[in-house]
Amino acid sequence: MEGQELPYVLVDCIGGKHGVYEDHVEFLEKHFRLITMKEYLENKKFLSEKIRAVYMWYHKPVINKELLQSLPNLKIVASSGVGIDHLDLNLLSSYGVKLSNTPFVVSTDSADLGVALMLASSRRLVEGHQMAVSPDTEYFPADWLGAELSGATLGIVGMGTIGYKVAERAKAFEMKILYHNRNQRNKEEESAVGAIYCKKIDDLLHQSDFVLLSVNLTPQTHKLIGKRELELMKPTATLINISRGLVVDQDALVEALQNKVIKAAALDVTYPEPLPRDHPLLKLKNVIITPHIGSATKKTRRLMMENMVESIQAGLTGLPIPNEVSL
Ligand SMILES: O=C(O)C(=O)CO
Repeated sequence: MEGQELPYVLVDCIGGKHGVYEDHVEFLEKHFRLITMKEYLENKKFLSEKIRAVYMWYHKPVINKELLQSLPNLKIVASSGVGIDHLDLNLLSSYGVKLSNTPFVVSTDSADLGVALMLASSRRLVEGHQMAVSPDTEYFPADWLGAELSGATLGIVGMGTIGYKVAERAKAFEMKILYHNRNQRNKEEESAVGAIYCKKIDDLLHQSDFVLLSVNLTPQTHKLIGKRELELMKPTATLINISRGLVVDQDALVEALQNKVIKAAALDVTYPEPLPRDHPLLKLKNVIITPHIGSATKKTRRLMMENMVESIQAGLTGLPIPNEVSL
């Protein structure tokens, strides 16, 4: 590559709360000439012809018609993570732009987080911590009881790569596992983890002590869990969401939690993110919220970055794109 100009790749920004990690930059700059959004806007005339890829780190920069129109030589958008609900696939396809994501490298960590939320909620870890560090509460009252995972029923809604890894972990916890997929029953995976397929989501909701959501957000899964579905759940059940906030009707969830229609919720995702500080979900004791950290480990974020580099390189040289999303 010596002597050759590196491909120009647009990133939103480097560093800060939402930017490309600073410790990824050295690697990225070996392969690309990174152009931040600020640089692009300051020198649009020259750069718009040059930029051939967008490195979309956690949904930034926003890809809209205006941006696509202004980048005539754009070949590929590499989006971090598995979810692609922040992108308009028809729009990308209408500009002949390819898309990739990083589905496989995020699955282990996301599954770990699902199980962490299930344990934290069932054993009341957050409440327990607050009590243990508080100077003025009575320590370990007699009624401090949680619920055990062993022997409990876990219902996984969406047994894709992440859901399957949750099932593998749940098996080690000696849970009974049910799952529901909208489109596809996978008999091989099902028998590997001893999971029982529920053709109807209602059956799963009805029987589960823990309902874990690991579906993609699509028009079909938008508010998949609403008032009716929450009412089908056991009053002792916990809802765990590691997919997208909008898979759940959040107002219905607040009501269900306030009225003890279900016991608890543990959510890595909400809408919006973060929730406004006065949101009722933040006031409920039977709720645990984490700030969308499914893939947030150092190793996985590094692998995501490396996956994205490979996809951009393939997209720019006409090779098959690893993790290409069909548009
Ligand atoms: O990969 C994704 O889309 C995630 O949201 C991980 O938490």
